[in-house]
Amino acid sequence: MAKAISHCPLVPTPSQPSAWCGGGCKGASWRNFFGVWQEGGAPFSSARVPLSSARRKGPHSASSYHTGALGLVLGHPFDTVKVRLQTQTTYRGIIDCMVKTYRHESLLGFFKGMSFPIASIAVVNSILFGVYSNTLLALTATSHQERRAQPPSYRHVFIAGCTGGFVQVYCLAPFDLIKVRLQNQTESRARPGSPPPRYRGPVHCAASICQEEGPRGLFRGAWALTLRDTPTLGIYFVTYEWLCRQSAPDGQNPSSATVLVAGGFAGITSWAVATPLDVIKSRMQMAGPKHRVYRGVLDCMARSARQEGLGVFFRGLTINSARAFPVNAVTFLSYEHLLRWWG
Ligand SMILES: CN(C)C(=N)NCCC[C@H](N)C(=O)O
Repeated sequence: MAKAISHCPLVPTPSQPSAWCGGGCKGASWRNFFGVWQEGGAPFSSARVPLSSARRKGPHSASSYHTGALGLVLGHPFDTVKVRLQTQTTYRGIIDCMVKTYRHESLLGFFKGMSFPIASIAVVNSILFGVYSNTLLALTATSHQERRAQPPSYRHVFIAGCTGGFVQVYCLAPFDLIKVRLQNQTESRARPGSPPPRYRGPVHCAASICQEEGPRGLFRGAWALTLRDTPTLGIYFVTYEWLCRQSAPDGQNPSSATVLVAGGFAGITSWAVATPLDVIKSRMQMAGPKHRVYRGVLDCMARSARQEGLGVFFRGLTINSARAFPVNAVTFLSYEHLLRWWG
């Protein structure tokens, strides 16, 4: 059941025992990582993510993670085409890339590098949404449950989104790097006699990078990723909040249809702004000791623009927008449902 909330995330008050009390505080109140007060049971039994106010309980939880993962699976072929367009110069456009990938690598080619994003999505999104929610809580002193009745300012939503974006980068960076390296392997596994790919899978990829470049190699491109995600996740949450408030201005919970549309457009808007740095991030991730190396983000930008024109910064924009709508619609719907079930 929802309760009044203290200002400081995860800090106990005299009447509200510590969230860190493990299974020993059965029957007591505690607040989960996302700032929702709970009564009884063991805290932190699993990660839950709130976004907007939630009071109803529902049977949605079982499928929430699966729908998020399903969105990722459906969006992955688009992501592979985007990454290839951004980092390789052999394709004339989306269709050309799709046709060549299909002819050479079959349908499986579109799903390369998918396992680590699937394995990590719950953790990465939990950090993102959890830090967002707790930052908002610290800034506004309004609990998640009260947020529809007393909506936070867009400035606070933006700051909280930027903070979430900044923090999640350090979990996302290695998984994203491995994904990009595997997506760029164009060798066909199905064809006998074709050369073996450099990396045999995600674990081999991680091990090879550590061996060849040291553990820091796993964070190649992390600075570009930070510059990409910090402001754009602020934009992501502001767009979502703004669209929800347009359709439910009187402090009510948004309907599922609203959440889907607002989440989808939040994805498109944030990715449209993120695309230039997404191109630079992907190129820097591909640059290893054996490939051309950039001296930094600015060097990568300057060299890419000089060699390929300013259009390079918008590579993958169309396909990424097509992908962003369903993936983020499902992401927000999953988390709203998860929260309502928990709240
Ligand atoms: C513009 N950016 C970086 C974002 N909006 N990021 C958050 C959404 C991430 C989601 N899993 C996706 O892949 O679209």
